[in-house]
Amino acid sequence: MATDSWALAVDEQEAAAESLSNLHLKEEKIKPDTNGAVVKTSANAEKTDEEEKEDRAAQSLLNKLIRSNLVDNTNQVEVLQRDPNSPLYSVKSFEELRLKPQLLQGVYAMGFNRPSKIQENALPLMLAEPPQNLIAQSQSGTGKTAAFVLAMLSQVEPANKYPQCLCLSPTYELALQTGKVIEQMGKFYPELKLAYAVRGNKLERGQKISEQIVIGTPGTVLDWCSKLKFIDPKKIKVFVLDEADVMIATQGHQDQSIRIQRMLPRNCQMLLFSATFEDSVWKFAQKVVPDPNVIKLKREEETLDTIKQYYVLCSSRDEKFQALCNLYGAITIAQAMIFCHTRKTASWLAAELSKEGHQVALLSGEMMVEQRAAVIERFREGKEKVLVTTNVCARGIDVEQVSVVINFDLPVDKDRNPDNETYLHRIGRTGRFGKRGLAVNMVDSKHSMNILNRIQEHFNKKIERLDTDDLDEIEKIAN
Ligand SMILES: Nc1ncnc2c1ncn2[C@@H]1O[C@H](COP(=O)(O)OP(=O)(O)OP(=O)(O)O)[C@@H](O)[C@H]1O
Repeated sequence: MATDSWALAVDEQEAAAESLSNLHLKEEKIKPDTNGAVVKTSANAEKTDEEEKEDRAAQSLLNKLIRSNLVDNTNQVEVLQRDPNSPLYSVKSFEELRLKPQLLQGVYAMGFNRPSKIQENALPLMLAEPPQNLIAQSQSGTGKTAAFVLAMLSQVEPANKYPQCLCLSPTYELALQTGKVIEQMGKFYPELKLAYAVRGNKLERGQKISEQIVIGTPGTVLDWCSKLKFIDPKKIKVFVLDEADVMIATQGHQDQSIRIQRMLPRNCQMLLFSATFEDSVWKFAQKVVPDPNVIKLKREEETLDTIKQYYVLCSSRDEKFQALCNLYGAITIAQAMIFCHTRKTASWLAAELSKEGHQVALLSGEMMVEQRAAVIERFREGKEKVLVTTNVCARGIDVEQVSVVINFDLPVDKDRNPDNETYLHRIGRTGRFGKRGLAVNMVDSKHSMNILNRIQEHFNKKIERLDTDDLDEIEKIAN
Protein backbone atom coordinates (compact mmCIF):
# COMPACT_ATOMS: atom_id res chain seq x y z
CA MET A 1 0.00 0.00 0.00
CA ALA A 2 1.30 3.43 -0.89
CA THR A 3 0.34 5.03 2.42
CA ASP A 4 1.95 2.16 4.27
CA SER A 5 5.26 2.54 2.52
CA TRP A 6 5.16 6.27 3.05
CA ALA A 7 4.57 5.71 6.75
CA LEU A 8 7.43 3.25 6.84
CA ALA A 9 9.74 5.77 5.24
CA VAL A 10 8.77 8.38 7.82
CA ASP A 11 9.32 5.91 10.63
CA GLU A 12 12.73 4.98 9.32
CA GLN A 13 13.78 8.57 9.04
CA GLU A 14 12.67 9.21 12.58
CA ALA A 15 14.47 6.18 13.91
CA ALA A 16 17.62 7.30 12.09
CA ALA A 17 17.24 10.79 13.48
CA GLU A 18 16.85 9.32 16.94
CA SER A 19 20.04 7.41 16.63
CA LEU A 20 21.81 10.53 15.45
CA SER A 21 20.46 12.48 18.34
CA ASN A 22 22.85 10.67 20.60
CA LEU A 23 25.31 13.13 19.17
CA HIS A 24 24.04 15.41 21.91
CA LEU A 25 27.00 14.18 23.84
CA LYS A 26 29.09 16.27 21.51
CA GLU A 27 27.59 19.49 22.69
CA GLU A 28 29.91 21.87 24.38
CA LYS A 29 29.70 22.04 28.10
CA ILE A 30 31.41 24.02 30.77
CA LYS A 31 32.49 21.98 33.72
CA PRO A 32 34.86 22.57 36.60
CA ASP A 33 37.89 20.31 36.86
CA THR A 34 38.88 18.89 40.23
CA ASN A 35 41.11 21.85 40.96
CA GLY A 36 38.13 24.09 40.65
CA ALA A 37 39.34 25.59 37.38
CA VAL A 38 36.80 25.88 34.63
CA VAL A 39 37.33 23.46 31.83
CA LYS A 40 35.61 24.10 28.59
CA THR A 41 35.22 20.85 26.86
CA SER A 42 33.55 19.55 23.83
CA ALA A 43 33.45 15.93 24.81
CA ASN A 44 33.96 14.60 21.34
CA ALA A 45 34.66 17.60 19.26
CA GLU A 46 35.77 15.71 16.18
CA LYS A 47 32.78 15.77 13.90
CA THR A 48 34.17 12.72 12.14
CA ASP A 49 33.68 10.47 15.17
CA GLU A 50 31.60 7.46 14.35
CA GLU A 51 28.06 7.27 15.54
CA GLU A 52 28.73 3.80 16.85
CA LYS A 53 31.21 5.16 19.31
CA GLU A 54 28.79 7.86 20.41
CA ASP A 55 26.14 5.25 21.05
CA ARG A 56 28.44 3.07 23.06
CA ALA A 57 29.96 5.92 25.03
CA ALA A 58 26.51 7.32 25.83
CA GLN A 59 25.22 3.90 26.82
CA SER A 60 28.21 3.24 28.97
CA LEU A 61 27.85 6.58 30.71
CA LEU A 62 24.14 6.04 31.23
CA ASN A 63 24.80 2.69 32.82
CA LYS A 64 27.32 4.20 35.18
CA LEU A 65 25.01 7.04 36.14
CA ILE A 66 22.09 4.81 36.99
CA ARG A 67 23.91 1.94 38.60
CA SER A 68 23.83 1.68 42.34
CA ASN A 69 25.00 -1.88 42.90
CA LEU A 70 27.20 -4.61 41.62
CA VAL A 71 25.72 -6.63 38.79
CA ASP A 72 25.31 -10.18 39.96
CA ASN A 73 26.78 -12.88 37.79
CA THR A 74 26.85 -16.58 38.56
CA ASN A 75 29.16 -17.60 35.73
CA GLN A 76 32.66 -18.85 36.41
CA VAL A 77 35.56 -16.48 35.86
CA GLU A 78 38.03 -17.76 33.26
CA VAL A 79 41.65 -16.99 34.07
CA LEU A 80 44.50 -17.42 31.61
CA GLN A 81 47.78 -16.86 33.36
CA ARG A 82 50.84 -15.62 31.58
CA ASP A 83 52.86 -18.16 33.51
CA PRO A 84 50.65 -21.26 33.77
CA ASN A 85 52.98 -22.76 36.37
CA SER A 86 52.55 -20.03 38.91
CA PRO A 87 49.85 -20.62 41.51
CA LEU A 88 46.49 -19.05 40.89
CA TYR A 89 45.45 -16.82 43.73
CA SER A 90 42.00 -15.62 44.44
CA VAL A 91 40.85 -13.68 47.47
CA LYS A 92 37.59 -13.73 49.35
CA SER A 93 38.27 -10.66 51.46
CA PHE A 94 39.96 -7.29 51.05
CA GLU A 95 42.13 -7.94 54.14
CA GLU A 96 43.89 -10.79 52.34
CA LEU A 97 45.27 -8.25 49.89
CA ARG A 98 47.39 -6.54 52.53
CA LEU A 99 46.40 -3.11 51.33
CA LYS A 100 47.76 0.06 52.89
CA PRO A 101 45.48 0.90 55.85
CA GLN A 102 44.21 4.14 54.34
CA LEU A 103 43.26 2.30 51.16
CA LEU A 104 41.43 -0.44 53.04
CA GLN A 105 39.63 2.32 54.90
CA GLY A 106 38.67 3.86 51.55
CA VAL A 107 37.34 0.54 50.27
CA TYR A 108 35.20 0.02 53.35
CA ALA A 109 34.00 3.61 53.30
CA MET A 110 32.57 2.85 49.87
CA GLY A 111 30.52 0.10 51.44
CA PHE A 112 32.39 -2.78 49.82
CA ASN A 113 32.40 -5.81 52.10
CA ARG A 114 34.08 -8.32 49.86
CA PRO A 115 35.62 -8.44 46.40
CA SER A 116 33.30 -8.93 43.46
CA LYS A 117 33.70 -12.00 41.29
CA ILE A 118 36.08 -10.40 38.84
CA GLN A 119 37.96 -8.65 41.65
CA GLU A 120 38.58 -11.96 43.45
CA ASN A 121 40.98 -12.97 40.70
CA ALA A 122 42.02 -9.65 39.21
CA LEU A 123 43.16 -8.01 42.44
CA PRO A 124 45.78 -10.59 43.50
CA LEU A 125 47.23 -10.51 39.97
CA MET A 126 47.31 -6.74 39.79
CA LEU A 127 48.77 -6.35 43.28
CA ALA A 128 51.39 -9.12 42.92
CA GLU A 129 55.09 -8.35 43.22
CA PRO A 130 56.25 -7.59 40.60
CA PRO A 131 52.89 -6.27 39.36
CA GLN A 132 51.46 -8.19 36.44
CA ASN A 133 49.84 -7.02 33.24
CA LEU A 134 46.19 -7.80 32.78
CA ILE A 135 43.49 -7.83 30.14
CA ALA A 136 40.06 -8.19 31.75
CA GLN A 137 36.63 -8.46 30.25
CA SER A 138 33.32 -8.55 32.03
CA GLN A 139 30.01 -6.85 31.55
CA SER A 140 29.35 -3.41 32.81
CA GLY A 141 28.75 -3.17 36.55
CA THR A 142 30.82 -6.13 37.70
CA GLY A 143 33.48 -4.11 39.48
CA LYS A 144 36.20 -3.44 36.92
CA THR A 145 36.58 0.27 37.63
CA ALA A 146 36.82 -0.29 41.36
CA ALA A 147 39.46 -2.97 40.68
CA PHE A 148 41.82 -0.85 38.62
CA VAL A 149 41.35 2.19 40.83
CA LEU A 150 42.47 0.04 43.72
CA ALA A 151 45.50 -1.10 41.72
CA MET A 152 46.45 2.50 40.92
CA LEU A 153 45.99 3.66 44.49
CA SER A 154 48.04 0.85 45.92
CA GLN A 155 51.01 1.79 43.72
CA VAL A 156 50.88 5.54 43.96
CA GLU A 157 53.26 7.41 46.27
CA PRO A 158 51.35 10.53 47.31
CA ALA A 159 54.55 12.16 48.57
CA ASN A 160 55.97 12.19 45.03
CA LYS A 161 54.52 15.17 43.25
CA TYR A 162 54.47 13.92 39.68
CA PRO A 163 52.17 11.68 37.62
CA GLN A 164 52.64 7.99 38.40
CA CYS A 165 49.37 6.51 37.18
CA LEU A 166 47.79 7.18 33.83
CA CYS A 167 44.26 6.16 32.91
CA LEU A 168 42.76 6.48 29.42
CA SER A 169 39.01 6.84 28.91
CA PRO A 170 37.06 7.24 25.65
CA THR A 171 35.28 10.48 26.60
CA TYR A 172 35.55 13.29 29.09
CA GLU A 173 32.29 12.27 30.77
CA LEU A 174 33.51 8.73 31.30
CA ALA A 175 36.84 10.02 32.59
CA LEU A 176 34.96 12.10 35.12
CA GLN A 177 33.07 9.07 36.41
CA THR A 178 36.32 7.17 36.97
CA GLY A 179 37.76 10.28 38.61
CA LYS A 180 34.92 10.22 41.13
CA VAL A 181 35.74 6.64 42.09
CA ILE A 182 39.41 7.56 42.54
CA GLU A 183 38.42 10.45 44.78
CA GLN A 184 36.10 8.31 46.88
CA MET A 185 38.43 5.38 47.29
CA GLY A 186 41.46 7.61 47.78
CA LYS A 187 39.87 9.98 50.24
CA PHE A 188 42.14 8.91 53.09
CA TYR A 189 45.19 10.01 51.11
CA PRO A 190 45.11 13.75 51.82
CA GLU A 191 48.02 14.55 49.49
CA LEU A 192 46.62 12.69 46.51
CA LYS A 193 45.62 14.84 43.54
CA LEU A 194 44.02 14.06 40.23
CA ALA A 195 44.40 15.84 36.89
CA TYR A 196 42.05 15.54 33.92
CA ALA A 197 43.81 15.47 30.56
CA VAL A 198 40.87 16.43 28.40
CA ARG A 199 40.53 18.81 25.53
CA GLY A 200 40.01 22.32 26.79
CA ASN A 201 41.95 21.84 30.01
CA LYS A 202 44.65 24.30 29.02
CA LEU A 203 47.87 24.47 30.98
CA GLU A 204 50.78 26.81 30.43
CA ARG A 205 53.48 25.53 28.14
CA GLY A 206 56.59 24.24 29.85
CA GLN A 207 54.65 23.47 33.03
CA LYS A 208 55.04 20.07 34.69
CA ILE A 209 52.04 18.74 36.49
CA SER A 210 52.27 17.61 40.10
CA GLU A 211 49.11 15.48 40.32
CA GLN A 212 49.94 11.84 40.96
CA ILE A 213 47.12 10.41 38.85
CA VAL A 214 46.18 11.62 35.39
CA ILE A 215 43.00 10.51 33.74
CA GLY A 216 42.04 11.60 30.28
CA THR A 217 41.20 10.98 26.67
CA PRO A 218 43.92 9.56 24.37
CA GLY A 219 44.48 12.62 22.16
CA THR A 220 45.06 15.03 25.03
CA VAL A 221 47.08 12.54 27.07
CA LEU A 222 49.31 12.01 24.05
CA ASP A 223 49.83 15.77 23.71
CA TRP A 224 50.59 16.09 27.41
CA CYS A 225 53.14 13.26 27.22
CA SER A 226 54.84 14.26 23.98
CA LYS A 227 54.32 17.68 22.40
CA LEU A 228 53.55 19.62 25.60
CA LYS A 229 55.66 17.51 27.98
CA PHE A 230 53.42 18.14 31.00
CA ILE A 231 53.87 14.49 31.95
CA ASP A 232 57.08 12.49 31.98
CA PRO A 233 55.86 9.12 30.64
CA LYS A 234 59.02 7.41 31.91
CA LYS A 235 57.80 7.90 35.48
CA ILE A 236 54.46 6.17 34.96
CA LYS A 237 54.11 3.00 37.02
CA VAL A 238 50.54 2.00 36.16
CA PHE A 239 48.86 2.49 32.80
CA VAL A 240 45.14 1.72 32.53
CA LEU A 241 43.12 1.60 29.36
CA ASP A 242 39.45 1.56 30.28
CA GLU A 243 36.42 0.81 28.09
CA ALA A 244 38.60 -0.61 25.34
CA ASP A 245 35.57 -1.64 23.29
CA VAL A 246 34.23 1.90 23.26
CA MET A 247 37.70 3.24 22.64
CA ILE A 248 38.45 1.25 19.52
CA ALA A 249 35.34 2.41 17.72
CA THR A 250 37.45 5.49 16.95
CA GLN A 251 40.47 4.78 14.80
CA GLY A 252 42.31 7.80 16.19
CA HIS A 253 41.96 6.57 19.75
CA GLN A 254 43.58 3.24 18.97
CA ASP A 255 46.64 4.79 17.38
CA GLN A 256 46.98 7.41 20.08
CA SER A 257 46.71 4.80 22.84
CA ILE A 258 49.38 2.68 21.21
CA ARG A 259 51.67 5.69 20.83
CA ILE A 260 51.23 6.55 24.51
CA GLN A 261 51.92 2.98 25.52
CA ARG A 262 55.19 2.98 23.51
CA MET A 263 56.48 5.90 25.59
CA LEU A 264 56.07 4.10 28.91
CA PRO A 265 58.89 2.25 30.66
CA ARG A 266 59.10 -1.51 30.20
CA ASN A 267 58.33 -2.23 33.83
CA CYS A 268 55.18 -0.11 33.82
CA GLN A 269 52.15 -2.17 34.69
CA MET A 270 49.64 -2.24 31.80
CA LEU A 271 45.98 -2.97 32.41
CA LEU A 272 43.15 -3.07 29.91
CA PHE A 273 39.43 -3.40 30.61
CA SER A 274 36.49 -3.99 28.35
CA ALA A 275 32.83 -4.90 28.72
CA THR A 276 32.83 -6.93 25.49
CA PHE A 277 35.49 -8.88 23.69
CA GLU A 278 35.09 -8.93 19.94
CA ASP A 279 38.11 -9.89 17.83
CA SER A 280 38.97 -6.26 17.21
CA VAL A 281 39.12 -5.55 20.95
CA TRP A 282 41.30 -8.58 21.54
CA LYS A 283 43.74 -7.58 18.76
CA PHE A 284 43.99 -4.08 20.13
CA ALA A 285 44.40 -5.38 23.68
CA GLN A 286 47.33 -7.52 22.68
CA LYS A 287 49.05 -4.54 21.07
CA VAL A 288 48.67 -2.42 24.17
CA VAL A 289 49.31 -5.02 26.87
CA PRO A 290 52.44 -7.16 26.48
CA ASP A 291 52.65 -10.54 28.27
CA PRO A 292 49.16 -10.32 29.65
CA ASN A 293 47.21 -12.40 32.09
CA VAL A 294 43.66 -12.63 30.84
CA ILE A 295 40.48 -12.72 32.90
CA LYS A 296 37.04 -13.16 31.40
CA LEU A 297 33.62 -13.32 32.94
CA LYS A 298 30.89 -14.31 30.52
CA ARG A 299 27.72 -12.31 30.50
CA GLU A 300 24.83 -14.00 32.20
CA GLU A 301 22.45 -15.17 29.51
CA GLU A 302 18.93 -13.91 29.24
CA THR A 303 16.15 -16.37 28.71
CA LEU A 304 12.50 -16.29 27.71
CA ASP A 305 11.69 -19.38 29.78
CA THR A 306 10.05 -17.58 32.64
CA ILE A 307 8.19 -15.08 30.45
CA LYS A 308 4.61 -15.38 29.32
CA GLN A 309 4.41 -13.93 25.84
CA TYR A 310 1.27 -12.69 24.11
CA TYR A 311 0.28 -10.73 21.09
CA VAL A 312 -2.76 -8.57 20.47
CA LEU A 313 -4.17 -8.02 16.98
CA CYS A 314 -5.07 -4.41 16.28
CA SER A 315 -5.79 -2.44 13.16
CA SER A 316 -4.46 0.99 14.07
CA ARG A 317 -2.44 2.96 16.56
CA ASP A 318 -5.61 3.99 18.37
CA GLU A 319 -6.65 0.39 18.70
CA LYS A 320 -3.28 -0.47 20.16
CA PHE A 321 -3.80 2.26 22.70
CA GLN A 322 -7.26 0.94 23.52
CA ALA A 323 -5.83 -2.55 23.99
CA LEU A 324 -3.30 -1.12 26.37
CA CYS A 325 -6.01 0.64 28.37
CA ASN A 326 -7.98 -2.61 28.54
CA LEU A 327 -4.93 -4.37 29.91
CA TYR A 328 -4.50 -1.73 32.56
CA GLY A 329 -8.19 -1.89 33.37
CA ALA A 330 -8.15 -5.62 33.95
CA ILE A 331 -4.89 -6.38 35.72
CA THR A 332 -2.71 -4.71 38.28
CA ILE A 333 0.52 -3.66 36.67
CA ALA A 334 3.09 -2.49 39.17
CA GLN A 335 5.57 -1.09 36.68
CA ALA A 336 5.74 -1.44 32.94
CA MET A 337 8.07 -0.45 30.16
CA ILE A 338 6.52 0.33 26.81
CA PHE A 339 8.66 0.37 23.68
CA CYS A 340 7.82 2.34 20.55
CA HIS A 341 9.65 2.48 17.26
CA THR A 342 9.80 6.24 16.93
CA ARG A 343 10.12 9.20 19.21
CA LYS A 344 6.93 10.65 17.83
CA THR A 345 4.86 7.61 18.76
CA ALA A 346 6.51 7.50 22.17
CA SER A 347 5.60 11.12 22.98
CA TRP A 348 2.08 10.67 21.65
CA LEU A 349 1.58 7.55 23.73
CA ALA A 350 3.03 9.12 26.87
CA ALA A 351 0.65 12.07 26.49
CA GLU A 352 -2.37 9.79 25.93
CA LEU A 353 -1.52 7.65 28.94
CA SER A 354 -1.13 10.75 31.11
CA LYS A 355 -4.55 11.91 30.01
CA GLU A 356 -5.87 8.57 31.27
CA GLY A 357 -4.40 9.34 34.67
CA HIS A 358 -1.24 7.23 34.54
CA GLN A 359 2.02 8.46 36.01
CA VAL A 360 4.19 8.27 32.93
CA ALA A 361 7.88 8.83 32.33
CA LEU A 362 9.15 9.41 28.83
CA LEU A 363 12.68 8.51 27.86
CA SER A 364 13.48 10.18 24.62
CA GLY A 365 16.42 10.48 22.26
CA GLU A 366 16.59 14.25 22.36
CA MET A 367 17.44 14.20 26.05
CA MET A 368 20.99 14.61 27.27
CA VAL A 369 22.48 11.52 28.87
CA GLU A 370 22.23 13.05 32.34
CA GLN A 371 18.54 13.80 31.83
CA ARG A 372 17.93 10.26 30.68
CA ALA A 373 19.68 8.96 33.77
CA ALA A 374 17.43 11.13 35.96
CA VAL A 375 14.28 9.78 34.26
CA ILE A 376 15.42 6.19 34.75
CA GLU A 377 16.31 6.90 38.37
CA ARG A 378 12.82 8.27 39.09
CA PHE A 379 11.23 5.27 37.43
CA ARG A 380 13.41 2.93 39.46
CA GLU A 381 12.35 4.64 42.63
CA GLY A 382 8.76 4.01 41.61
CA LYS A 383 7.88 7.68 41.20
CA GLU A 384 6.41 6.80 37.82
CA LYS A 385 4.73 3.51 37.03
CA VAL A 386 5.03 3.50 33.26
CA LEU A 387 8.14 4.18 31.25
CA VAL A 388 7.55 4.89 27.58
CA THR A 389 10.63 4.80 25.42
CA THR A 390 12.12 4.02 22.06
CA ASN A 391 14.50 1.23 21.39
CA VAL A 392 17.50 3.36 20.55
CA CYS A 393 17.17 5.17 23.80
CA ALA A 394 16.72 2.23 26.11
CA ARG A 395 19.33 -0.09 24.66
CA GLY A 396 21.30 -1.75 27.40
CA ILE A 397 19.26 -0.37 30.26
CA ASP A 398 18.18 -2.79 32.94
CA VAL A 399 15.35 -1.97 35.26
CA GLU A 400 15.01 -5.16 37.20
CA GLN A 401 11.72 -4.64 38.94
CA VAL A 402 9.77 -4.28 35.68
CA SER A 403 7.58 -7.33 35.25
CA VAL A 404 5.48 -6.19 32.30
CA VAL A 405 6.95 -5.20 28.97
CA ILE A 406 4.77 -3.96 26.15
CA ASN A 407 6.09 -3.84 22.63
CA PHE A 408 3.82 -1.16 21.27
CA ASP A 409 5.91 -1.63 18.14
CA LEU A 410 7.92 -4.78 17.56
CA PRO A 411 11.69 -4.34 17.45
CA VAL A 412 13.05 -4.25 13.91
CA ASP A 413 16.47 -3.46 12.53
CA LYS A 414 17.16 -0.81 9.92
CA ASP A 415 16.12 -3.18 7.11
CA ARG A 416 12.87 -3.80 8.96
CA ASN A 417 13.78 -7.37 9.77
CA PRO A 418 13.06 -8.72 13.26
CA ASP A 419 15.63 -7.58 15.79
CA ASN A 420 15.74 -10.75 17.87
CA GLU A 421 18.55 -9.62 20.11
CA THR A 422 16.65 -6.52 21.14
CA TYR A 423 13.48 -8.54 21.66
CA LEU A 424 15.34 -10.86 24.01
CA HIS A 425 16.99 -8.01 25.83
CA ARG A 426 13.73 -6.09 26.28
CA ILE A 427 11.75 -8.92 27.76
CA GLY A 428 14.27 -11.60 28.72
CA ARG A 429 15.34 -12.19 32.27
CA THR A 430 18.44 -13.81 33.63
CA GLY A 431 17.15 -17.24 34.59
CA ARG A 432 18.64 -17.38 38.04
CA PHE A 433 16.14 -15.04 39.66
CA GLY A 434 13.38 -17.22 38.28
CA LYS A 435 11.36 -14.03 38.13
CA ARG A 436 8.24 -14.30 36.06
CA GLY A 437 7.46 -11.73 33.49
CA LEU A 438 4.75 -10.78 31.08
CA ALA A 439 5.33 -9.52 27.56
CA VAL A 440 2.60 -8.19 25.31
CA ASN A 441 3.26 -7.47 21.66
CA MET A 442 0.98 -5.21 19.64
CA VAL A 443 0.54 -6.31 16.05
CA ASP A 444 -1.19 -3.99 13.62
CA SER A 445 -0.27 -5.05 10.09
CA LYS A 446 0.64 -8.01 7.95
CA HIS A 447 4.21 -6.88 8.17
CA SER A 448 4.26 -6.86 11.96
CA MET A 449 2.52 -10.26 12.06
CA ASN A 450 5.28 -11.55 9.86
CA ILE A 451 7.90 -10.08 12.20
CA LEU A 452 6.17 -11.69 15.16
CA ASN A 453 6.13 -15.08 13.44
CA ARG A 454 9.79 -14.83 12.68
CA ILE A 455 10.56 -13.92 16.28
CA GLN A 456 8.58 -16.99 17.44
CA GLU A 457 10.52 -19.18 15.04
CA HIS A 458 13.84 -17.76 16.06
CA PHE A 459 13.31 -18.48 19.75
CA ASN A 460 11.18 -21.53 19.14
CA LYS A 461 8.73 -20.24 21.72
CA LYS A 462 5.06 -19.78 21.16
CA ILE A 463 3.59 -16.31 21.52
CA GLU A 464 -0.11 -16.74 22.37
CA ARG A 465 -2.86 -14.57 21.01
CA LEU A 466 -4.67 -12.42 23.54
CA ASP A 467 -8.06 -10.83 23.07
CA THR A 468 -7.97 -7.64 25.08
CA ASP A 469 -11.71 -7.15 24.73
CA ASP A 470 -12.21 -10.26 26.82
CA LEU A 471 -11.56 -9.19 30.40
CA ASP A 472 -11.74 -12.73 31.78
CA GLU A 473 -9.01 -13.77 29.42
CA ILE A 474 -6.80 -10.88 30.43
CA GLU A 475 -7.29 -11.65 34.10
CA LYS A 476 -6.13 -15.20 33.46
CA ILE A 477 -2.77 -14.12 32.06
CA ALA A 478 -1.95 -12.25 35.23
CA ASN A 479 -2.11 -15.40 37.37
N1 LIG B 1 33.50 -5.29 45.86
C1 LIG B 1 32.42 -4.55 45.73
N2 LIG B 1 31.43 -4.62 46.65
C2 LIG B 1 30.31 -3.87 46.52
N3 LIG B 1 30.09 -3.01 45.52
C3 LIG B 1 31.04 -2.89 44.59
C4 LIG B 1 32.25 -3.64 44.63
N4 LIG B 1 33.00 -3.30 43.55
C5 LIG B 1 32.30 -2.39 42.88
N5 LIG B 1 31.13 -2.13 43.49
C6 LIG B 1 30.05 -1.20 43.05
O1 LIG B 1 29.37 -1.84 41.98
C7 LIG B 1 29.07 -0.91 40.95
C8 LIG B 1 29.76 -1.33 39.66
O2 LIG B 1 31.16 -1.32 39.83
P1 LIG B 1 32.16 -0.75 38.73
O3 LIG B 1 31.73 0.60 38.29
O4 LIG B 1 33.53 -0.90 39.28
O5 LIG B 1 31.88 -1.78 37.55
P2 LIG B 1 32.47 -1.80 36.08
O6 LIG B 1 32.60 -3.22 35.71
O7 LIG B 1 33.66 -0.95 36.03
O8 LIG B 1 31.32 -1.13 35.23
P3 LIG B 1 31.54 -0.30 33.87
O9 LIG B 1 32.00 -1.26 32.85
O10 LIG B 1 30.17 0.24 33.61
O11 LIG B 1 32.54 0.74 34.19
C9 LIG B 1 29.51 0.44 41.46
O12 LIG B 1 28.41 1.07 42.06
C10 LIG B 1 30.58 0.10 42.51
O13 LIG B 1 30.67 1.10 43.50
